[in-house]
Parts: sequence; C-alpha cells; structure tokens
Amino acid sequence: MSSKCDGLTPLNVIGILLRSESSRNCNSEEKSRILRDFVTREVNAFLWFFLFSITAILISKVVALFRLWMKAKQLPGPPCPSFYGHSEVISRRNLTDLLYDSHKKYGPVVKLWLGPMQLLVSVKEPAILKEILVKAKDKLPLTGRAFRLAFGRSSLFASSFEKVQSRRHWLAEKLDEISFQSSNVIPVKAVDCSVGRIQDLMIEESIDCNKVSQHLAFTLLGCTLFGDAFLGWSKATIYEELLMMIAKDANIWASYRVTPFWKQGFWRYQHLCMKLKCLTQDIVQQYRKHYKLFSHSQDQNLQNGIKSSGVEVAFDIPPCPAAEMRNSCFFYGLNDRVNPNEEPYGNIMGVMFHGCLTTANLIASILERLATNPEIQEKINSELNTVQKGSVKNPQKNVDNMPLLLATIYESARLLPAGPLLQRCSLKQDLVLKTGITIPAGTLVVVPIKLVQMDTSSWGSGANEFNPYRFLSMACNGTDTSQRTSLAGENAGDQGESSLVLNEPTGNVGFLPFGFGARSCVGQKFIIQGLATLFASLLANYEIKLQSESKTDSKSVSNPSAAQILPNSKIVFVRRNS
Ligand code: HEM
Repeated sequence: MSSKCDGLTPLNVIGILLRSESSRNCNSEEKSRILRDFVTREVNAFLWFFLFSITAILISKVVALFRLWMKAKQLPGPPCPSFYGHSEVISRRNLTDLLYDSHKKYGPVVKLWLGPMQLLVSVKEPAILKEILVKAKDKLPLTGRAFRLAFGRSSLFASSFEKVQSRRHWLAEKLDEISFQSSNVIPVKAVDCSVGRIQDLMIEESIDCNKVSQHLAFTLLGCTLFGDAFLGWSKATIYEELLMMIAKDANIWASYRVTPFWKQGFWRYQHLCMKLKCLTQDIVQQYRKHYKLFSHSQDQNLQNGIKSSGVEVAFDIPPCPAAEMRNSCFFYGLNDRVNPNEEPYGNIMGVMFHGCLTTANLIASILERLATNPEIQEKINSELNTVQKGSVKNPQKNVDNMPLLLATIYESARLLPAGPLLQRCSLKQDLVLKTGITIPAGTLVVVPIKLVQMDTSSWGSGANEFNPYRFLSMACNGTDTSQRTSLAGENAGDQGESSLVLNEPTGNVGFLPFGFGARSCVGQKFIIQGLATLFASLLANYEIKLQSESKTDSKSVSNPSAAQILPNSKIVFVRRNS
C-alpha cells in the first residue's frame, strides 16, 4: 500500500480513489488515510514554498541593506543616532540649517539616514553637484505623485525621466523658439493687463507684496497660455484661488504612501482639484470659441500642422495676430495627449500650477529688492529711457538692451530660489562620480540651493547681499565687476547703462534657481524675458516703495537660510510724474 501513496499528485489520488471504489477492496478508513496524506503533503509543500520565498526575499533585503551600508560607509556624515536614522532630527530642525552645519563639519558631500534603508545625500560642491544633476535623471516619486493626485496623469512633471522626456523636449523647443524668434515673448496685452491689475489694487493704500506677485504671475501665465480669451474670463479669480489652495496641500497628500481615501480632508482636496479641472475645461472652451476653432477637423488640422511644420500652419480660420497664433500652437501642443491614459488638461494645469507658484515667488523677490534699493530702480529707469530714445517706444523690444534690469532679475532669483532643495534620484543604477565617490541606487540626492547660491567660494564675501552688478561687466575693458562690491556697482552705474554688459549666469556653477541638467526648468529663458518685459513696463509707470513700517534691513542678514525668508512686506506703487 505504501507504494500506492508514493508521489501523490491530485491526478493519481483521483485515480487511486476511483480504482479502489470500483474494486471495492478498499475500506473507507484507507480512503480517508489516502486523502489525509495527500492534503498533508500538499499543505507541507505549500508551506515549504512559502518559507523559501519569504527567506529568499528577506535574504535579498538583508544583502541589499548590507550593500547599501557598505557603500554608504564611504560617504561622510554625522553618526546615525538610532535605527530610524536622522529623521527625528530632521523633523525638529530646518533641513537647510541642518545641512549647513553638516556640510561645514563633513565637507561638500554629506549623508543622512532617513530610515534604515533610505539614504539621503546632500551635495554642495558645484562641480560634483552638476555632474550628479546631469547623470541622475529621475525625480523623487513624491514630486510626480503630487502632480498626479492633483491634476491626473500627465507627460510633464512625472518622476520618471522616460515619461517626461519627449514632452519636455517639445516644450523646451517651443519656448526657445518663442524667446529667440519674437521681439515680444509674452503678448503685449498680457503685460498691459498685468500692469492694469496694479491699478485695480491701488485702491488700497499699500499692497501685500506676496499677494500682488501672485496676481501678476497668474495674469502673465494665463494670458500667455490662453491669450485674449483669458482677459475676458469671468472665473479667473476663482481659478487663481483654487490653484493657491491646492498648492498649500499638494505635498501633504502626496506624502502618504497609500492614498488616504479614509480621510475627509483628502476628499475635500480632491473636490478642489475636480473644480480646477472643470474650470480648465471652461477656459479651454472659451479659448476655442474665441479663436473660432469649433470643429474637430479644424482641431485636427491645427494639431497636424503643429506636428509637421511648427508655427507656420495653414488652416482656414479667421486671421489673428502672430503672437496669438503662436500661443495657440503652444496651447494646442500642451493639450495634445501623447498617450490615452493622460488627463486631457493635465499638462495645462501642471504648467499653470508650477509656472504661477515659481513666477510669483520670483516677482515677490524682485519687488522687494527694488523697493529696498531705490537707487537701482532709478538706474533701471534711466536704462529704459536710454534704450527708448534709440528705438520704438515698446519696452518689449528693449529688454535685451537692459542689462541692469536682467541682472536684477537674476540676482533676485539667486537670493530667493523657488524651493529649498533640488532633488534627484537614480532608481536603478549607482551613480559613480569622476571623483571616485559612489552614490548607491535609490538614494535621494539633494542640492541645498540656498547654501550653494550663497556660498562665498562662488559668490565672494558679499554673497548674502543684493548686488545685481555681480552679473555685469564694463564694456570698455571687460572687467568682471562681480568680485567688487557695491562700490564697483555704483561706479558702473555712473558710467551710464550703455557701458554695462550682462554676463549670462549659465556659466556660473553656483547659479541654480532653474535647476541644471537633465531635469532643469524648460521655462527659464522664456520667463526671464517675460518678467523683464513686465518690469520694464511697470517701472516706466510706477515707482515701487516699501511701506514705511514694513522696512527691513535685508542687506545685513548673516545666516544664509534666514536671508531667504522675506517678510510679508507691504509695498506701495507710486505713479511716476503724478
Ligand atoms: C520664475 C519662474 C520659474 C522658476 C524659478 C522655475 C524653476 C524650476 C525648477 C527649479 C525646476 C526643477 C529643476 C531641476 O530639478 O533641475 C523646474 C522644472 C520645470 N519647469 Fe520651471 N520654473 C519657472 C517657470 C516655469 C515656466 C513658466 C514653465 C513653463 C512654461 C516651466 C516649466 C518647467 C518644467 C516643464 C519643469 C519640469 C522639468 C522636469 O521635471 O523634467 N517653469 N522649474
């Protein structure tokens, strides 16, 4: 009988039972024994299989952990206080301050543990960080999740480089085309409308600097994307409010590993996102109506046109001005989905969101610097007068010849970057650097922008001070004024603005407000020129002053991370010649 039970499989168990049934030689006791044996064997086999799999997974985790620890051992950093790493210290302290102290003690590359398996490496040395930003092409999953939760799937702002590569490339080309080919980067009406908003706000005596910056950024981006249709859109104010409400909570909800469906707040947040989607749909419809692009065939014509020949598209819609036509191509390209899983307006919402937040931050910084440095404002104004004398009275055509204005924008971006960290991740491969340093795969690599942009080794002893002249040279002898301080700046201004030449900051390894490398900002040139145009118009009409009680001495802050935090200052726009 024992030979009967050897090698029991479901098939031969059924065979044995049938045979024994038909021969009636087997009693019921034997049958149940065979069944019991079979079940026991099967359960044992399953348990062994389960045990082997779990052990294999655990061993691979332990091996990965040891590998990570061995590789991380080579990197300098503070000793790990507990099994959970430095996460408790990070939650208690400002991360930039913590990194400032750690870099001071351990050098340009510092490691911190966020948990037993999550390593964070901060890099401050410009040469090393640029190599990393070029080589590490993915972003933290958190970034992609924040955009996906708020605006649905899109082909911009996802964490994997593969997913964003082609759309990034398209958008970068389109924006560069606009920046290089046209004299007016943003439509004239967008500038007029933004300046007009100042007039509306002037009903109050003074204006909150952050609030006005937000309005200006929103108007600028909205008009650029949706043209004239945006100007007459009655729901623009609600759209702006919604964007800001979403911005407040986006990272909190994205930080949950499992989407928190059980939280009421999450559903309130989703409701806001849904409202934003509906409003985006509404402005898109307004836009279509405005340009009389009703029929699908026309849409198709336009999209095919964009794909095949860029801006010169032949389609039978009523003629509209070149800038508006150009924006229409820009808009349609963003709206055109690469894959069917994408949210129809995901890219448009993403660009509005990112563009508004970052641009508002930069405008606030420029306004504050101008308000606290009236002498620079006056010099920019005389620069504007000089260029206007020799050309058409259109500030949009003149900004390239206004180096002090452009340098002021760069310097404001340097002093107040859009966020505290640039982050990258190489999910699959270790990053092996030229210096021999190896950063293990999966490590969260961060660049503390504030520390890099205030580093005295790149920016000299006055790194914390506002000095736009650091981006300028004298045309006569080509001397770099960046090493000199404000005195050199004043001399430069006395020479007359025409003698100043802008040193493009792209050459400076410590200049990172728009990031660097594979995932850098594609809107940099476009927004710098756009803001220059806006501020040329603004300064031609208004003088920007700080309201007397909110005066701060922003020049003498010694701690680099504190120097970034602008007080919520109140500013006043005083009409020139009034
Ligand atoms: C003052 C305004 C802006 C600032 C300071 C800014 C800054 C940045 C920064 C720091 C990054 C990340 C770079 C990195 O990790 O290396 C970024 C990414 C990006 N920016 Fe901007 N940005 C601005 C405006 C804009 C505008 C107006 C657009 C589009 C019209 C735009 C499009 C993008 C895109 C598409 C990315 C994502 C790139 C990617 O994930 O691959 N930005 N921006």
